[in-house]
Amino acid sequence: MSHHKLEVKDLRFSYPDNHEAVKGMSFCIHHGESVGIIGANGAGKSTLLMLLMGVLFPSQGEVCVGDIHVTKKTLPMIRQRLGMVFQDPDDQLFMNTVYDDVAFGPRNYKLDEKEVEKRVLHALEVVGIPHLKDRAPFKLSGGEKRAAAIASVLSMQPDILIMDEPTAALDPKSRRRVMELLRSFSHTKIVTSHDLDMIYEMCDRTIVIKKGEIAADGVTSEILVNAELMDACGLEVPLALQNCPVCGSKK
Ligand SMILES: Nc1ncnc2c1ncn2[C@@H]1O[C@H](COP(=O)(O)OP(=O)(O)OP(=O)(O)O)[C@@H](O)[C@H]1O
Repeated sequence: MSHHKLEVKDLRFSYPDNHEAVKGMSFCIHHGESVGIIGANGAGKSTLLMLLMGVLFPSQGEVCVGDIHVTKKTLPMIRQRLGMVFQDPDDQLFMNTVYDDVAFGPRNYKLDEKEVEKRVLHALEVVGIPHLKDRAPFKLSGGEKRAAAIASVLSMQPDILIMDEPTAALDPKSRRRVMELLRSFSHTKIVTSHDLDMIYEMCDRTIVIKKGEIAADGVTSEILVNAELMDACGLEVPLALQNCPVCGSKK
């Protein structure tokens, strides 16, 4: 399904103060892949996600979703294919009820109200919060807010789901729930996180970023146990994989 492919070619981006946060990244993500993007603080992960989503535009290079080049003009089309769950659910939820938040995207695309209702109820069911549909989003717990934010993206039925730190600030039970939920999404997933145990469980492929460049791109289980690589990129082999009798990692 080449129209679901996400391709990044020699991507570069500098902030207005001339700080170059992305320095020539290239990769291609195919339909159905689940890809983790990891790196130390300030490595350039959030900047990369904003370039993928067309929140920022590159100084050089390009992002293509299928055959469509991400530009200001193609953004409405791109936003129908790419859904992003922001790090802070409060950036995503702004209506008076959970229902209206989840309905916001489909209504924005002028779908008829019957279709909107169908999508909203389905998305709420998938994330396990149909009982919260009439509640005010700002009164929900952190885990409930995250579920509502994910539902607000799922109701757009994106081909590619992009998530910035989806498990940040969640208690173990909510974290587990969010992970199960994301695992059930069978389309392409791109996740940035410092939660490397989650990356290990959820992502088959991992791209490591170091100071705006790709330091490694490969099979997650091989990348995360590479103590030398992880150390050079300001990261650590996840505890669960240290001294692993199977892979032999010795950190
Ligand atoms: N608005 C901005 N203006 C100038 N520099 C910025 C701006 N936003 C981010 N940067 C810089 O760009 C680099 C990449 O930042 P980015 O937020 O993409 O990193 P990150 O990998 O997401 O970090 P973290 O894990 O801490 O969220 C950093 O050096 C950061 O200081």
